[in-house]
Amino acid sequence: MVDPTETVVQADPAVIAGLDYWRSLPIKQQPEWSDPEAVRAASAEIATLPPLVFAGEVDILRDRLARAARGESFLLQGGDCAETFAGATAEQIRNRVKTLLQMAVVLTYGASMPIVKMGRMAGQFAKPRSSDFETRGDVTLPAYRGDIVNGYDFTPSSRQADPRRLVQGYHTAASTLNLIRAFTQGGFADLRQVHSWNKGFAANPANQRYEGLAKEIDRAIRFMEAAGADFDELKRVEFYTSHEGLLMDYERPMTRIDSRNGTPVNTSAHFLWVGERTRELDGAHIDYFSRIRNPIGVKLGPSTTPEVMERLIDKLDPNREPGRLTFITRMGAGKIRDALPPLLEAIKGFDATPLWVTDPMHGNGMTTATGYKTRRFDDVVDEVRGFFEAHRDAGTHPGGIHVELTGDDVTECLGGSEQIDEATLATKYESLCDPRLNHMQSLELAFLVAEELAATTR
Ligand SMILES: O=C[C@H](O)[C@H](O)COP(=O)(O)O
Ligand SMILES: C=C(OP(=O)(O)O)C(=O)O
Ligand SMILES: [Mn+2]
Repeated sequence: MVDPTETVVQADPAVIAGLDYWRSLPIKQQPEWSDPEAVRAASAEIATLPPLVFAGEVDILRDRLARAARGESFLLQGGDCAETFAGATAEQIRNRVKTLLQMAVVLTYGASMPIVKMGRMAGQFAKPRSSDFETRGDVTLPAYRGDIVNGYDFTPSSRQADPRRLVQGYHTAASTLNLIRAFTQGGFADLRQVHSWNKGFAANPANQRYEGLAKEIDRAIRFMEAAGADFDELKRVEFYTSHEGLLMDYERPMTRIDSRNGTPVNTSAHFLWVGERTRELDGAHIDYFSRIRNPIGVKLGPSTTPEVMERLIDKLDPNREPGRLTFITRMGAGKIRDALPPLLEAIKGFDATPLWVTDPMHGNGMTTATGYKTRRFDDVVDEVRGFFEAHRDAGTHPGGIHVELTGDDVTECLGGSEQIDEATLATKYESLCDPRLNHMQSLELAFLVAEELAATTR
């Protein structure tokens, strides 16, 4: 029997039909499935499975991001370039959450503002690639497109796109999210504990430069204690999930109608973004993103013109709704000081207030002579500095950072206080796609960004 006290709002049939309009548009970066019937069956199965997030959480996040866009809080978004199914272990999930929580405490202090915590986690399984194929020696096979599509092993059977991975992706996201919720609600996020981990970081002689800030935070926490702050209240944190909304055979069946108001919400994550390679104005992804209610992001590379930016705003945020749209700029350290200012100037005339976030990773890639994809820590820091400078000059808000990181002790990015060099990369290079900051480099970045934030908000 229908509960008469519960209102279930049905979606307008035109809204439902619109959710499939992308199928008639040009689309990029989708796998070549060899068995379309099996793909339809997998998508149909996913459509029957419970949502991973609740639309009400998505609404709260939109409010949180609106505050960040107004300069009243700051977004920290981070995680693997490509999550793997095998990597969805308690230890690796814990290390990533721990790293993000540690970074957030440092940033909270530096900014004197709330930090919105968001993982590139619980669904970051699909990758766009520069090339559809990979060649090793005289063998050419389809490129690895993420665990939700195919396997990384360089064999024909592993590289074949396998629709069963779509369903496995859902279940892996579900168990990852479950553990994230347990950690962030069950006591693991206790402020004093997180701070004690940070003290350990600053006590390392290599990180002496950050000791002063760590001590200041220590004093602030002792002051809170003395003043009677309720630390039990500070054991739980809001933590949101996000991934690139790329693989439409997964994203479409995860799109559900919010029974409270009849609007479509992608329930695979709280926040999704469109990548630099799939954000054509008249393409499938932008059309689909224009129809979901989630707060969404768009990556903007160095060739983005003000005209393209304006058309993206008109399509994705026609009502100029606070918190709806985030621009994640990924310009490159050498380009950000030229490429970002014209966009920040232009935005002033567009009657729009997107949240501006810097991704200092994707414009700074390089490949070593030995074949490792890597990034220099110094370039990452330099792009972040360029981001703050550009916003300071334009009078706009630098609203967040988006980083590829892991909580593990890997050797994928060059530099940092451990001074990882090219020869060291081989010792623990684990990423299946782009190089991530390791635990130490991530904390170091947080301390450096905290200094920038302190200068901005002072
Ligand atoms: O994560 C981003 C992209 O998928 C990645 O940078 C593409 O890498 P590729 O140039 O090795 O395909
Ligand atoms: C693919 C990615 O980035 P971009 O779209 O900016 O290249 C990514 O974030 O992993
Ligand atoms: Mn990446």
